Amino acid sequence: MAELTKELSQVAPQDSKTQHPETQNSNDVEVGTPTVIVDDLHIVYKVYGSAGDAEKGNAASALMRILRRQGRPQMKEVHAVKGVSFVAHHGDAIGIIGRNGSGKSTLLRAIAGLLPPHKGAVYTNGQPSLLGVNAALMKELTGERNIILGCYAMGMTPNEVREKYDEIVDFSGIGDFVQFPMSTYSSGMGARLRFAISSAKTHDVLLIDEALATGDREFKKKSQQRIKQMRESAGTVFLVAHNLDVIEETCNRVIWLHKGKIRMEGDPQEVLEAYNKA
Ligand SMILES: Nc1ncnc2c1ncn2[C@@H]1O[C@H](COP(=O)(O)OP(=O)(O)OP(=O)(O)O)[C@@H](O)[C@H]1O
Repeated sequence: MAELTKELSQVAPQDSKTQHPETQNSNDVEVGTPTVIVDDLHIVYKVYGSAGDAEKGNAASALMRILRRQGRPQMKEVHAVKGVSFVAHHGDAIGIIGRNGSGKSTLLRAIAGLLPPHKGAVYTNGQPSLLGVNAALMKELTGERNIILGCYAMGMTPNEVREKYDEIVDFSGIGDFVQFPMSTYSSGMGARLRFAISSAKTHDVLLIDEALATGDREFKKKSQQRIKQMRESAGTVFLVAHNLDVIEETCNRVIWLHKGKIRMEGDPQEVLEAYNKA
């Protein structure tokens, strides 16, 4: 904890709970500087469900609840992340593994600042960007329009977009489809374009959720190569993937989540070996 407090003072002097300060460009930050500090983080979802088995959601029971002025149906809490703490450094590529429902995506979204902590805090040095397979681009627009939109959304200038445009199209491998609406793309093509757009910028903290799962073998190889480059030139990369080979080849550290808690953390080979035996 003393070590955590010391590192905190280097990252975020503010008191408030979740900090995502606009700080210096990641290129100015030295490798090894703390970029993300997760301190005793708890995330709780509130889920509104039906009041009981006898009142399973149908129109009649909903109407009865309104007539009886029962208001909202019963609320349930899902404690998805339970007291997670770790420090990530500039230059780290951290793989997050765990069974379905262990809290991987929740942790990533909390680091991105999309979920408020129930308890604890996330401190980041730089702007975290979440690259998910469902990242919001507009399906009815062409690939070309989406590239421009996506780049602007990441804060790039018109000049930077012009400079990067051809590279993004080449990297995605979608060819002439760039002129067609994204609704005509296969899921793999869409994922490739999203990855190409998101990785065109140097990110302070890049969060990738299963983004590599949908591409074909050749694209996976290319994207792993690019993550390695981003690790060198950018800040910190977090990668959630069920494909353990991708984690082993890409990451220098692995966090194993189990039922919302860290079960093990450290060298990829050691953690993956223990995970495979469990
Ligand atoms: N929006 C939500 N509302 C309520 N509960 C949620 C929500 N999202 C996730 N959960 C619950 O939180 C827990 C952790 O889910 P999460 O998606 O973070 O796990 P995961 O490890 O990413 O799973 P997977 O490998 O299946 O993607 C699960 O119990 C899940 O049911």
